[in-house]
Amino acid sequence: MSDAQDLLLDMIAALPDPVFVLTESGRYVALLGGHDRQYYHDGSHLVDFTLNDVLPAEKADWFLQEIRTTIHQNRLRIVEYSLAGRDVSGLPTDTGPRGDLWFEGRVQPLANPINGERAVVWVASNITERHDLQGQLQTLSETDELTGVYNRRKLLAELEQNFAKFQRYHTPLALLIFDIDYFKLINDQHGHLFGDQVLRDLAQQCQSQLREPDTLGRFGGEEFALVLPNTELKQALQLAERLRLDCEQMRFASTTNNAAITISIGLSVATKTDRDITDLLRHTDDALYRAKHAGRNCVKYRTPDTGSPPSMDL
Ligand SMILES: Nc1nc2c(ncn2[C@@H]2O[C@H](COP(=O)(O)OP(=O)(O)OP(=O)(O)O)[C@@H](O)[C@H]2O)c(=O)[nH]1
Repeated sequence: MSDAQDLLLDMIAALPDPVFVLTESGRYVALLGGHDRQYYHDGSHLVDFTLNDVLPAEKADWFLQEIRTTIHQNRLRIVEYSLAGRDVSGLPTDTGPRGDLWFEGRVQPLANPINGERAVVWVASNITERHDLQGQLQTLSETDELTGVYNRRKLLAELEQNFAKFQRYHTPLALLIFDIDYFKLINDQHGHLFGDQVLRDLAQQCQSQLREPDTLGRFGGEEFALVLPNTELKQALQLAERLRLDCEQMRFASTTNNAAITISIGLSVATKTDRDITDLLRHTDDALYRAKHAGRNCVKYRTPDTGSPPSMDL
């Protein structure tokens, strides 16, 4: 064998990531490289099988679609996907990485057909660590460190998204902002650390009461907000009143301290006159301000555009 051929074989054997050659109909034509079993399973048995032979139907369809799109667009495409060893039938179970894995696929059309079929080269890089880290960073960037609920940034993003839906599809949207009454006194009487515990317990208690689409976030200090998609004023008022009563009945205790709190709540549903979330936030803040000035421990809401308050059945 010539030196050039030796070098080529050496290079192929040392390719860090597995390189698949796949035809338009989903047949594995070749598999090169990817021999490090810390990152990749041994997929050498796949050659001559099709995606549909070895993958669940939904995954096989996804890969086929990506292959066809790449061939159709005739350019390099980069895709991200999850695939566990258990998804691929016939993979050895005693070697290779465990659990759910994430891959970046670099998919490039081949210039010439193989056995009359168009084909692609698919380089699969295991990016599980990077993907998990990105997930952790995203969670951190969206979470309020003290209470574990969403932070202001994430809450505003949720509000923005739901407000866009309200504007497009007229799905009702309610916003509720609540603020602990006289919280300064809790800190002054029991200390800042106990105040922190009150904030944490309150947030967790509220979180446990919510429906799946509702979003609770800490707006700042002792102020929280709740985004309630698909919620009319009447339902939002019932929830607000229940929340207010729950807080009134909660007891916050540590080994040395014991306290009760109340909250004031401002509530507003999005209306056609709101140009953006700033308008909705302003109306909700106004309602909270009125609740504070009405003596606290109560719910105030923005009067609907119709002018008539909802019939309440709390
Ligand atoms: N323990 C603790 N206290 C906080 C935190 N953030 C804000 N606070 C306190 O919350 C208190 C808010 O005080 P004020 O704005 O005067 O409001 P308030 O005493 O709750 O009175 P009203 O809202 O008018 O009923 C201040 O004492 C802040 O120091 C926090 O993260 N932890």
